[in-house]
Amino acid sequence: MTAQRIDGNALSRQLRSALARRAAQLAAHGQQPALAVILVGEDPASAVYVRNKVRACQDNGLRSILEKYDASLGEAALLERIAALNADPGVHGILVQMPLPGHIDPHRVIEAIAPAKDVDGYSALCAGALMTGLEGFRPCTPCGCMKLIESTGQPLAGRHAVVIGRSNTVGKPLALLLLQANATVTLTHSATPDLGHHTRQADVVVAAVGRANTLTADMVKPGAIVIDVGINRRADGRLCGDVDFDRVQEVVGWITPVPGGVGPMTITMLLENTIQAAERRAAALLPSS
Ligand SMILES: Nc1nc2c(c(=O)[nH]1)N[C@@H](CN(C=O)c1ccc(C(=O)N[C@@H](CCC(=O)O)C(=O)O)cc1)CN2
Repeated sequence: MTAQRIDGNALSRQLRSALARRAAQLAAHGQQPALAVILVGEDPASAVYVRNKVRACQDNGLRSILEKYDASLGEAALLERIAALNADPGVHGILVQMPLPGHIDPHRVIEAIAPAKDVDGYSALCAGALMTGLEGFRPCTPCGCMKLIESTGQPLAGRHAVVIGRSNTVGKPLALLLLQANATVTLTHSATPDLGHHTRQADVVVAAVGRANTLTADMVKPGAIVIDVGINRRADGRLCGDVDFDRVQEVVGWITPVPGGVGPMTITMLLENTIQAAERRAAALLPSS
């Protein structure tokens, strides 16, 4: 039997209509949520993602401030711009599109963003908050994956989830979110021998390595949930994920496509975090009774 496709565009539409209502409520009280997006350089994929973020803001009642810089922008100049946006009370969220040109240290840039505005949830403070269960912004792609899994209606508690990839932005935080949902989590990576040994036992597999055909049909359990975070370009220019979609869908129960799966959900979670930042600021501005 063919798997059910988990449609990230449809789920995003549904979630974004609720987010648009929250944004409108804030705007009615003079606190329209505002996201500053900084793009350094000319990476074509980054330009597409940034355009999609700006459009998602416009479509859902958020204000976006787009700052584009040449790849030669120095690190000090970028840190100055972040300091100015940190100090601007009209800006609720700040995002620096990754990857940055090689001469800029991404860690220094991420840590320069004020924690209250770090809507990417990339800072060490957010990572620590996630680890301990404290309040803080959760990274957008892992949160999007969790929403996609939730949308299947399958419980996670007691299930075995295997994450492929240990990046700071996806694999590690996602493993923690799955753990918080009471899944038993295996975090695999490039030095894991016999990956299939792990994935064949999994009720949920999330592939986040950035290499096409990392997960093939012989590596999955019938009925499993498969979430594909990868974005790769085939020789013919078409996008594909890390999963051999056509064959894996014949075995598993649920699967996300690429495009149209995790990508749009990443942007939806960014809107959620930005609105949350604006809501927190509005609450802080309320006169205490
Ligand atoms: N500061 C950040 N940088 C990067 C992040 C991030 O969350 N914050 N994640 C990725 C890229 N990314 C978000 O920026 C992202 C990737 C893909 C999509 C998306 O909607 N993809 C579409 C296809 C788009 C296309 O035609 O290429 C889909 O999958 O349907 C959105 C956001 C790295 N950098």
